[in-house]
Amino acid sequence: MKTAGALGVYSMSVVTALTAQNTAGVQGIHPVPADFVRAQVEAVLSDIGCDCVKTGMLPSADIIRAVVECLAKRPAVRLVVDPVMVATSGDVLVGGDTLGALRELLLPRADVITPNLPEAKALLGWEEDITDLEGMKRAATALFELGPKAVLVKGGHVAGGRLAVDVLFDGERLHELEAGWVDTRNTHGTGCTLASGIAAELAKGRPLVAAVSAAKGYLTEALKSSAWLQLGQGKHGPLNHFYGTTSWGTSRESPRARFRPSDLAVYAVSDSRMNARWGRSNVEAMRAAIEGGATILQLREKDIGTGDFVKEAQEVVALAREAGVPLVINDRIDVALAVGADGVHIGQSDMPLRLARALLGPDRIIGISTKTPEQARKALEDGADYLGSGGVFPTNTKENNVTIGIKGLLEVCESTPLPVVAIGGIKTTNAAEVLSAAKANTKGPDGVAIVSGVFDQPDVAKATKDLETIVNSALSKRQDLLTVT
Ligand SMILES: Cc1ncc(COP(=O)(O)OP(=O)(O)O)c(N)n1
Ligand SMILES: Cc1ncsc1CCOP(=O)(O)O
Ligand SMILES: [Mg+2]
Repeated sequence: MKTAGALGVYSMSVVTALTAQNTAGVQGIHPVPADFVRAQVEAVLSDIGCDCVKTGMLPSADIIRAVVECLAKRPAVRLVVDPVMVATSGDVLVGGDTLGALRELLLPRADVITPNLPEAKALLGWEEDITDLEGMKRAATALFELGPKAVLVKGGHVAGGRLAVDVLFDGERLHELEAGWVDTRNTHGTGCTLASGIAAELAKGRPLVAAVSAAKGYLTEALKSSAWLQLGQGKHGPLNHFYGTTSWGTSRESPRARFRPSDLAVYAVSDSRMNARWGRSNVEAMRAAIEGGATILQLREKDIGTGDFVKEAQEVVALAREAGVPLVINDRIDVALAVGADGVHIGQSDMPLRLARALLGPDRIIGISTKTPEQARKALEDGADYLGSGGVFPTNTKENNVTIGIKGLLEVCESTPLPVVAIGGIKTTNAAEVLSAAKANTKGPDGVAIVSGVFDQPDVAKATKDLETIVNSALSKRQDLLTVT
């Protein structure tokens, strides 16, 4: 029902069994009497009616017969059968007569069935496991002979590598439906979610192949958005079905929900050595950067004790809150948590993003340094909110930093839907060049992150203001270009 709701479809339920279950497994199943299943089906179909039915666990032959009888009177109602009968452990959950009723009565009525590999094997009565794509194709065509209009064999990791492949046979063609593999422990309910997504899309009138493809796309995004969830003691946690409506499971007023690409326009990254050279504290310098129009701040401290870092960060958080400017902490998740900063910026060799997300939860902003499209792809998969890409030009501020140039920056921008901020050697003299380098109608950086151009200056507020003027002019010109073009 969550899936249908997330896909904009009204749904009703018929309970076929009460289960005691959690992320650790199924502790008990209490089947509902078949006559009561029939009564529930008639209650909803005779009143509101429906465009498509999706069946999940049908624990007895009598219940299967009841469902089939009710649907026999409604030939126009589409039917998706998710033959839930094999536990994650591989144990077949249903007895022989139920399997027989499923095979002989329900499958021939189905528009599409969606077995996973163990379920396909059990329905076919095969001895051998299905372990590869060829096996999946054979199973799909063999299951088609049992009467469904189409068969989707869900392959999971069978293709290995970075792909999750399912095989759909529609009676004429074998379709291989691929999606990027999502590394996550939170896979509880993926089968039911996919089948429900197909039913919702069929109910909306989509043709079968498009419905399956759309449902698969929805499931992949739900898996991605749930990857950081740490819910339950079991091996597999739940999905976040409503990722598209509550900005990835974040609370609406959270820093992450508020975060916009435009926040990256004038990104001031502090440096206490530079500020010390000019006789000012980081706190004073950050206050001046805010006054000069910085749209986001980063407190970047490399040579400081944790206690002093926390104290300084507490003062800067207070300033940033008052000004309504997001503040992220460089590298240190612990400090960000300790002071309630809006998020962190991490590099490729800092705390892995997934762990940072698990520690920070869904409401904080996480930016990550990226030099290549591959790093950008991984960042998206791991739940980053923005990318810091560079060094665009050579810089003395970060030792041994590899310069990627404007070309490298644009390759990263083009490779990702995430907002990108350019960093490295950026000054008032070249900021406009960086922001207007992207060709018309292609994705360029959303802003510039600057250290020495702001903080190794006699007047931080003026330096920031000068930058802000240049950045706003460059970004507005690009906006015009996009609009006109
Ligand atoms: C906005 C932004 N982009 C990149 C960096 C570099 O971060 P990182 O790779 O972690 O290197 P250090 O800053 O830790 O030296 C950044 N800090 N901010
Ligand atoms: C932190 C960081 N990451 C890539 S370059 C850089 C330093 C940028 O400093 P500056 O703006 O002074 O060149
Ligand atoms: Mg770092």
